[in-house]
Amino acid sequence: MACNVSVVHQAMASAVAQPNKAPPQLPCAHLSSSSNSKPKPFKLLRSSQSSFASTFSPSRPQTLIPSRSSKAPNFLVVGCGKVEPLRIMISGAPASGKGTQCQLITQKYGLVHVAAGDLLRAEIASGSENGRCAREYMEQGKLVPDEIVVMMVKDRLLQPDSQEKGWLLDGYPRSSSQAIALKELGFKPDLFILLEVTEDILVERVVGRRLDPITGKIYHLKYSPPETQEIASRLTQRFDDTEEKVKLRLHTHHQNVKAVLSMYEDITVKINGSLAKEDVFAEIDSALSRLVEKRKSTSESLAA
Ligand SMILES: Nc1ncnc2c1ncn2[C@@H]1O[C@H](COP(=O)(O)OP(=O)(O)O)[C@@H](O)[C@H]1O
Repeated sequence: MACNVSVVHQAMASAVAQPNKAPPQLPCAHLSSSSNSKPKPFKLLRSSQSSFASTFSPSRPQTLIPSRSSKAPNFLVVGCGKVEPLRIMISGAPASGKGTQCQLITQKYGLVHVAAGDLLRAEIASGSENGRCAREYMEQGKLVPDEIVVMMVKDRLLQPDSQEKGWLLDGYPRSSSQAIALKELGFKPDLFILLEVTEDILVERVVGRRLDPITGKIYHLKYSPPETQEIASRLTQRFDDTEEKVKLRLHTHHQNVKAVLSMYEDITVKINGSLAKEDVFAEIDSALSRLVEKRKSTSESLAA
């Protein structure tokens, strides 16, 4: 049964729907998966463009101050009395360690973690029509159509906490059309982190990955086993964390990553994600510290 198109945000549906390009085997056939279609420029309704544009002004004089809203040392740039926190993107293949690194980054830098996959899983759990559509694509390791994902991410980035503390965007954009959409919405990242891990390691990590639904902690049956039998008995596995499905997800990732990278070349930092998590974080931390320092010296020279 096909999904009801009326549940998809009207602005998005009219902007990007490409019904003829949808893969015929997918039940949500009126929507197009970005992994299967040529990226198209993303058009927005004028009203959302102008209301959003009014909240962002990238070229103001800026001054660096420590954040007061969090204990974390996420230095913020202030211009004309307006606070501008860090905006970071992190990308990598399935199980490249994004989730673990995101926890460490948010702990230290106080950013809001916005994970496209988590937003989609929450939508599925809510039982909505969009969630049902999304699951069909996720089951096949394909990208969920932009009509669903872009608005979801946009809405989360516009929440007051993301605006105030800054954000760490995880798993988005995964195609050039998603990157273009984000740009047209006025979101401009400061840094694009790419975690690189070899394929054999990725598959092993995915197949052994388990989640504790109570604490949210992620375990690996071999490398990071649960501490007690009680925890072990309640661990769950993501429905797309099987060997068969991870190979499909990896294929999708490889198909799209180059196009996305090409849009962020000037702000990309590539990190070897095969290392121990502490070593991976040390590299990310040093890139973030450099960014903070660079902003600091820019603001000092502006103030001088
Ligand atoms: N930006 C996105 N655009 C489209 N689909 C997405 C996006 N992010 C996540 N998904 C869907 O959700 C699935 C799970 O994503 P995620 O939780 O980030 O795990 P992983 O990176 O390990 O695949 C993806 O395989 C894809 O189907």
